Amino acid sequence: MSIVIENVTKYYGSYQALQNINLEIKSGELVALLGPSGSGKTSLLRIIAGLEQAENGNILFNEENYTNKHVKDRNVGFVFQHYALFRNMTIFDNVAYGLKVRPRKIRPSKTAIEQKVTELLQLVKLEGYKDRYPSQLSGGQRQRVALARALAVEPNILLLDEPFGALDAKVRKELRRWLRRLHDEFNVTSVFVTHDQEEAMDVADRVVIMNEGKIEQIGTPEEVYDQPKNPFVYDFLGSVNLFKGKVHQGKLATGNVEIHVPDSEDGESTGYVRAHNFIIERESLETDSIASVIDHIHTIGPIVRIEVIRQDINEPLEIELTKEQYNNLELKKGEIVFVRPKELKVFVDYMAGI
Ligand SMILES: Nc1ncnc2c1ncn2[C@@H]1O[C@H](COP(=O)(O)OP(=O)(O)OP(=O)(O)O)[C@@H](O)[C@H]1O
Repeated sequence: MSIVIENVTKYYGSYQALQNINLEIKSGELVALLGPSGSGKTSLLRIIAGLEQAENGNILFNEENYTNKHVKDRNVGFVFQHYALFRNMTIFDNVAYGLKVRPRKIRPSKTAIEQKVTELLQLVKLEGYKDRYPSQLSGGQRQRVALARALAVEPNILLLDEPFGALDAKVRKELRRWLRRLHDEFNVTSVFVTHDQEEAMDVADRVVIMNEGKIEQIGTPEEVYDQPKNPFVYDFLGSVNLFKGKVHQGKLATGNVEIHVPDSEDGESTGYVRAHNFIIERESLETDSIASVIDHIHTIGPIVRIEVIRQDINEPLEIELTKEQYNNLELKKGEIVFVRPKELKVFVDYMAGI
C-alpha cells in the first residue's frame, strides 16, 4: 500500500513541530525517518498512524484520503521501543492478541489463530518460547515477539518507532536483519523512525533526513551519503572535516593552502571532507598539501583513525586509513606529514557577512 504525505503541518501549542512535509512512499518500500532528537520523526509517524492529527495537509493510502480515518480503520501495525508486551500473557497470547480481540464476525477460528501464531513464532525463531512470559525473554527476543504481534493482523503498513533503541549494538544489528526479512516476506510498506544513521543506512530502501520539522533530503542510502544536498546532511551522516575559506577562480584558500575546487562559485565557503577521503604523504607535492603533525593514532578493527593538527591554523583533522595503508606509511605520533583531501564538497556560506 502506498503512502502519500501532502503538505503536513503540525503544531503543539504555538510550537511548529512539522513544516509542510511532502513525502511519497511506494508500496512495499521500507523507509527510514532519520534525524536528531526533536526533528519531528515521531510526530510524522504518529500522524501516519492516525494517533495524532495534523493541522494541515493530507495522508493518502493507495491514493485514498485517510486523513480523518480513525487509527482502528487504518490497518497499520505498530512496534514501539516502549510498547511493552502484555506482561501477564504468554508469548503465544501476546502474538494472538490482535486476532482474538477482533469482532466475532471477522475473528478467525481458534484453529486458524493457532496456526497463524505458530507460523509467526516459527518465522521469528521463537516457537519453543510460546508458553513463556515476556519477563523470561531477552530484550531482543521480546522485540521479535513485538514484530510477530504487529504482523499477526496482516497490516498493510508497519510503523516502527525506535524499535531497537533500548538494545545493545550487536542485538540491534541482528534485529535489523529480522525487520528486513519480515518486511520482504509480508510484503508490507514500512516506515521506521531512528536517530541511528548506521541503522537507517543498513536497512532502508530510502532514507528521509529530517531536521527542525523539515525534510532536508530524501534518497537511497548511497544518494544521501554520496550526494548530500546541504551541510546539515553532510554533517549528520558520518564524521566530517571542515575547511573554511574563500573560493576565488576555482581555488579554495584555507589557512596557507589552496585546494582546487573547479566547479565552485566564488565567495566565503566551507569545504567538507569525510575522514576516509584523505591522502597522507611524506612530502609536499601539491598546493593543497597541508603540513600537519600526527597527534593521535587509534585502531578500530580494520580502520586506523588518525588525528592530525594542521600546522598553518593549529586545528585538528580526523583521518581514517585502512590498516594496510597505515602499515605501508609507518606513521608515528609526533611526525610531520602532508595531508591532501581526495574528495571535497563545497557549500557557499550564504550567511557569511549577513
Ligand atoms: N505532545 C507534545 N506536546 C508538546 N510538544 C511536543 C509534543 N510531542 C512532541 N513535541 C515537540 O515537538 C518536537 C518534535 O518531536 P518529535 O517527538 O516528533 O521528534 P523526534 O524527532 O521523534 O525526537 P526524538 O528522536 O527525541 O524522539 C519536539 O521539539 C518535541 O518537544
